[in-house]
Amino acid sequence: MTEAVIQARGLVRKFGDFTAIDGLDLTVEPGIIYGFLGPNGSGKTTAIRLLTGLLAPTEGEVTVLGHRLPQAAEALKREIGYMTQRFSLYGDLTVRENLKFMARIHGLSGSETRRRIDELLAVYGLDRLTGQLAGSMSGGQRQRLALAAAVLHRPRLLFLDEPTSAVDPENRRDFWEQLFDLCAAGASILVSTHYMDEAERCHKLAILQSGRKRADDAPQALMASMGGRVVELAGADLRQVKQQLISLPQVRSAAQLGSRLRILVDRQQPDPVAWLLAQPGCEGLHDGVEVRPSLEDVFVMRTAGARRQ
Ligand SMILES: Nc1ncnc2c1ncn2[C@@H]1O[C@H](COP(=O)(O)OP(=O)(O)OP(=O)(O)O)[C@@H](O)[C@H]1O
Repeated sequence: MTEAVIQARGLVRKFGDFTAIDGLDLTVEPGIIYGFLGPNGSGKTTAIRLLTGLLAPTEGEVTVLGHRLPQAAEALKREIGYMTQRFSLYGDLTVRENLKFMARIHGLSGSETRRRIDELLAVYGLDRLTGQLAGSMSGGQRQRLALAAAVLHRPRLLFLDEPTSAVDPENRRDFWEQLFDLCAAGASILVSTHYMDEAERCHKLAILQSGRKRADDAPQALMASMGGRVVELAGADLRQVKQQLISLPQVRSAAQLGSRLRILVDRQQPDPVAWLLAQPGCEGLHDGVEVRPSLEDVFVMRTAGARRQ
């Protein structure tokens, strides 16, 4: 088997009495986009900081690109790219100056710097903005500049912490195309997100909640093995019906979508539509169909129904 680019066992990180990462095991194979999917505060940033060697674990073992952390953190830094959650470039430097600065940090020669920067400006659509101050760019432009800076030294492994939180859907789509280009060129990528549609694009992902990994697999496999069934029904008084349904132990969640209710039921129900229609208060429901689970349904199931919306 090809050697994993990230291997973590029993990773724990405490801040005082608070456990931000609680026994994380992780294996990321090379050449894939691996996602961390989790709500605010679930530990995505802390996990990334542990895996980049910026933070030492309280317990556990981590090896990234063959480097044992935290001992070999300095050597690892040269081989990875890291795009932090907040824009971390200089707002009062121009696009080109920011990239030159990064090139100097990575020790590129003068001619290499010029060649690489011109290449990146073209790839990331920044060639008309070279003289613009980074602080005056739009969210999408900043994000492209941050990605260009993160890949300037051609890292084998790229960490991206919620990279698309400040960009519109079109820019997000383009950004993901760029990630797949990087992946096709041989890079491995770990990306954190709280967007379900983004998580679904990953080759593999881990669902994080309260510092714990609740599941990890390919999105399709997670959906196929979800352990629940999803039903949509139409009807009147949906707010009231929903309240009744979520009080049933067999119902994991119910959420309204326009004039329909989407209900997540335990897998044990052989005919979930008939079962739902037989529940008190549900007589007026109609047009019930069982539908394909989404990643959001998987998320609700795996996080122990903690979010009964
Ligand atoms: N330096 C720190 N000191 C104390 N607590 C911290 C520290 N860093 C993180 N935490 C706590 O650890 C938990 C996980 O935070 P983290 O930033 O890793 O979550 P996240 O999933 O990245 O959230 P978000 O999506 O909001 O960025 C939070 O409760 C946070 O308050």
